[in-house]
Amino acid sequence: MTKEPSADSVVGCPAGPLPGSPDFGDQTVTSHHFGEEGAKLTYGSYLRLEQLLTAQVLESDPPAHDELLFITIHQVYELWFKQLLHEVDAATGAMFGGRLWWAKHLLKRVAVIEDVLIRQIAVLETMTPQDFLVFRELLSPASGFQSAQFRELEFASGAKDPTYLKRFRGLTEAEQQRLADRLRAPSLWDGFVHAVGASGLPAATGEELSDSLVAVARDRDKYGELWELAEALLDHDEAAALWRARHVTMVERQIGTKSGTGGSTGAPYLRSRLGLHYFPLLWEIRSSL
Ligand code: HEM
Ligand SMILES: N[C@@H](CC(=O)c1ccccc1NC=O)C(=O)O
Repeated sequence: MTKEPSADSVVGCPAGPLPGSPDFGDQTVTSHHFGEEGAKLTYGSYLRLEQLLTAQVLESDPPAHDELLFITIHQVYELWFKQLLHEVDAATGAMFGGRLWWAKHLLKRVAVIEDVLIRQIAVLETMTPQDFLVFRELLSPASGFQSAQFRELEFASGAKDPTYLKRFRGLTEAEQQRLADRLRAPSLWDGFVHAVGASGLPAATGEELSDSLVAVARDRDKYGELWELAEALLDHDEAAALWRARHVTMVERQIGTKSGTGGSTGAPYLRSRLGLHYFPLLWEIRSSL
C-alpha cells in the first residue's frame, strides 16, 4: 500500500499559493506567463468550453432529470470514438509503413480506451427504466444505430458490411460520405496482412495466411513482434465484443423486449451481432495451436 501524499509533503508544492502562478497575488515573476495574460490562450478557450458546455440540449420539457446524463454519456462516447478512429487510422498506417512497434503501442491505447467505454455503461445503468421512460419516446426515431463513428470504427477495423450504408436513415451527406470512404480505405486487418507478407511469410490467400499465423504463434523467438501485434489486435476485437455484450445487457435492463427507437427488434437485433469478430482468423487459429 502506498500512502497518499498530503499537500505539504509533496516536494516543491508547499501549502499555500504557488510562487509565480496566476491569481495568487505574486507579482515578482514576469518572464513566464502561464497563459493568463491579455488575449492569450486560456483553459476555456483552448478547450472550446463555451461550445462544449452549451451542447447539452434536452428534448424533455419540463426537463427530465436523467436526460442530461443520457446526453452526456453519448457525447463522451462520440469524443472517444473520434480518438479511437485517430489511433486506429495511425495504427493501420504504421503497419503499412513497417513501424510495427508503433502500431502495437497505439493498439494498446485503443484497448485501454475501450475498457473505459465498457465500464462507463455502469454510469448509465444508475438510471432506472422508469426515469428513462420519462423521455424515451421523445428520442424516436433516433438511436445509437445511427452513430456514424461507431460504424466507421467497425469498418476501419475490418468488419465492412456495406448493407449498413443503405440501412441508415437520417445520416448527413458528410456522414454518408465518410462511411463510403471507409468501405474503400484499408482497414487494420489489411495493415496486418501487409505486415505478415512484409515479414517474408506467405499471405496471398486465406489458407496461406492461416498457416503463416500458426507459424508465427509457434516460433515467437523469430516472429515475436508479429505475434504481439496480433495479440494487440485481438485485445481490440475482444474489447469491442465485450462492449456489445455489456450494451445488450443494459438494454434488456432498460427496455426488456421492447423494440428499439431506431426501428429494430431491440435486444434480439443486438444479440444477433454478438458473434461479430473483426479478425476471425486470429480466433480460428486458436483451434490449431
Ligand atoms: C438506456 C440506454 C440505452 C438503450 C436502452 C439502448 C438501446 C439500443 C437499442 C434498442 C438499439 C438497437 C437499435 C434500435 O434502436 O432499434 C441500440 C443500438 C445501438 N446503441 Fe444503444 N442503447 C442505450 C445506450 C447506448 C449508449 C450509451 C451508446 C453509446 C454510444 C449506445 C450505442 C449504440 C450503438 C452503437 C448501437 C448500434 C449497434 C449495432 O448496430 O450493432 N447505446 N441501442
Ligand atoms: N434505442 C434506444 C434509445 C437510445 O438508447 C438512444 C436514443 C437516441 C440516441 C442514442 C441512443 N442510444 C443508443 O441506442 C431505445 O430504444 O430505447
